[in-house]
Formats: sequence, C-alpha cells, structure tokens
Amino acid sequence: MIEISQLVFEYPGHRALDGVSLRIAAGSVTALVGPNGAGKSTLMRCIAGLEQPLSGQIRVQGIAVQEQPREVHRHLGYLSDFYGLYDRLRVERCLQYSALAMGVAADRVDARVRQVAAQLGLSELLQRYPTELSRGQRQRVAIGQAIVHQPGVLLLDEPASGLDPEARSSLSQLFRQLQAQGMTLVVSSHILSELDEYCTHILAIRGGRIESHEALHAAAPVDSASASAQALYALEIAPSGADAEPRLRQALQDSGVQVQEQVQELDATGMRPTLLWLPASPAARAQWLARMVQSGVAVAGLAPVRERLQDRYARTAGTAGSSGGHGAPQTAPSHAQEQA
Ligand SMILES: Nc1ncnc2c1ncn2[C@@H]1O[C@H](COP(=O)(O)OP(=O)(O)OP(=O)(O)O)[C@@H](O)[C@H]1O
Repeated sequence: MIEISQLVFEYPGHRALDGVSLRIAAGSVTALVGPNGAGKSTLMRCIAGLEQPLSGQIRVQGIAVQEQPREVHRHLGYLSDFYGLYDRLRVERCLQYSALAMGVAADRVDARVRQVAAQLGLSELLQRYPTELSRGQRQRVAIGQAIVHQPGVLLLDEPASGLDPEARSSLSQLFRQLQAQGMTLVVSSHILSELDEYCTHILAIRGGRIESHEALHAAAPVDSASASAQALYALEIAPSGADAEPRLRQALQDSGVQVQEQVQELDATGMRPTLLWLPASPAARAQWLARMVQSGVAVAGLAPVRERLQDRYARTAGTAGSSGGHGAPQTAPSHAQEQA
C-alpha cells in the first residue's frame, strides 16, 4: 500500500508536484494517466525514493521512503521509462545481480531467478547477453529485475512502449498474474485502452496535481447507493417490431436517465445494448425498470458494465474531445459492450 501526503517536488525553477496526497490500496492496479509533463514519472521516482521531495511524506508498506529508502527498495520494484540493462552481463547474471542488490538471501537467488525466468518466458534466454535480445525480450528482463525480490509494490513507467501487440498482450497477462499474487501495481501509460484491461483504479494527474483518483467498479458498491449515486448498465431489448427502438428512445427520454452510448455492434444474442447511467440504489433501479416495462419496452436484460477507462478519463479529467491532442492519452475507437 502507498500513502502520500502533501508531496511537493521541485526541479530547479519548476514545481513538478504540487501538494499531492493519495492512498493506493494494497492489491490494486492503478493506471497513472495524464498528459506529457504532468508529473507522472516524477511521482513514481519520488515513491521509489529516487528523488528528494521539498516537503511531504511518502510511505510504502508503512515504511517512510525519505527516511528509509533502502528498506523501501526491498518491498518495491520500479521499471523506469528509460531503463538500462548491463549489456556485458548475461540475462541470468542480470537477474542474480538484481536479486542480491535487493536483499534476496544468497541461497535463494538461483531459485528466484529460475522462477522469474519461467514466469516471464525468459528460461531459454538466460545465457544470452541483453544486446542479443529483441526490445520485448529486453523489456521482460527489465521487468524480471524489478520483480525478482518479490516486492509487494511494483511501479512501471510506460512499460509497454515500443512493444508489438503480442508482447503488450502478454504484458497485460503478466500484470494480472502479479495482481493475483497480491502485488500492488502502479502503471503509467498513454494508451488507455491497454490499461483498461487490467486496472482497478485510475489516477489522473495534470500540472503536478491530482485531478481525479477513482476505483473502476463494475457497478457502484451497494453502500454507496445514495439517492444520487449512479452506475453504468447495459440494457438489452428484445426485437419486438419496427417501433421497438423509437419506443425505447421515448421511454428513456421520459424516464430522464442519461444514455452513455448505443452500442453499434450486435452482441452474441443479436441485440444492440444501450449503455445507461442508472441509479446505483437497487430500489430506485427496480422502480425505473418497472416504468420501462409499463411503457411497453421489451426488456430482455440489464447488466452492470465497467465504464471504459478512456471514457472515465474524459468524463472526470475534462479532456473529452482532446484525444488527438498533443500529449493527451490515446483513446480507442468505440467498441462493443464490456460485460463486467
Ligand atoms: N530533470 C528535470 N529538470 C527540470 N524539469 C524537469 C526535469 N524532469 C522533468 N521536468 C519537468 O517536470 C515536469 C514533470 O515531468 P515528468 O517527467 O514527471 O512528466 P510526465 O507526466 O512523466 O511526462 P511524460 O508523459 O512526457 O513522460 C515537466 O514539466 C518536466 O518538464
């Protein structure tokens, strides 16, 4: 778990982090997003104890980073956006060196190196030099170095940059595996559709300040079901004649709910779900549903869906329409319903 309070960091003549306070829950996977120069790398470097902040506190797994940076390193893995590998050490040596540097007991190092190599698909490459590897393979070695000491927290700065789609997909799989093992991950990337696959939280930063920090729930948790809380749902209607769609549109308008999107692609049942913001309160949602049925809408299904990361970012960070802008995170074209 990571706790930061009132963090201020300045480069000479430039304040890069300005009063950042946040709490990252254990076992979460946080997408750290924001435009170029927002302060993402600086924040990661501060958490990793590689920069000395002007003021504020950072604790990783309860350990104060500024006071005990070396102790923190035993609990933390960090992959920098511009990482280097020791080109004169074979992959096996690179991993052994990192393990020893991070405090793995000498008699456990070889076992850990073998485990990490197997996990990252590096077992066949252990006797190669980094200069003999592809970019994706080098990236995996760098990640291996960051996790060889089994840290509780892993920080990854643009881990997928320069990787082909296959390598990106295996990286996503690896992150899911690490999360399943209980690791807390913070991942920065400009490609939101990719983070969407495995992130549980989104942390948006801009101009050195936190813009938003939210959980990406499939639906609002029951205890937040206040009268105004809303959650995203996919509504399916059965094909019931030519007036089915106009009737649906009218009923939606009359009920006053906000339509997020009419999904263009047909789903497995041949229907086009509509994504809607509905009351998070089950009782209020049941009332709404009863009204829809009374209006003659042939409701075939209603399921909670997770809002796409890029939609959430646009909604909460106020960057809608700037997806092609300089330095803004990339958004993917609209795609079919994402059932939770
Ligand atoms: N060594 C440095 N000296 C002075 N200013 C710096 C230095 N490194 C970064 N900055 C400035 O600090 C701010 C935050 O930089 P940072 O690298 O943390 O941003 P970022 O969000 O990671 O950007 P990107 O998405 O481009 O990687 C920027 O305005 C940048 O120009």
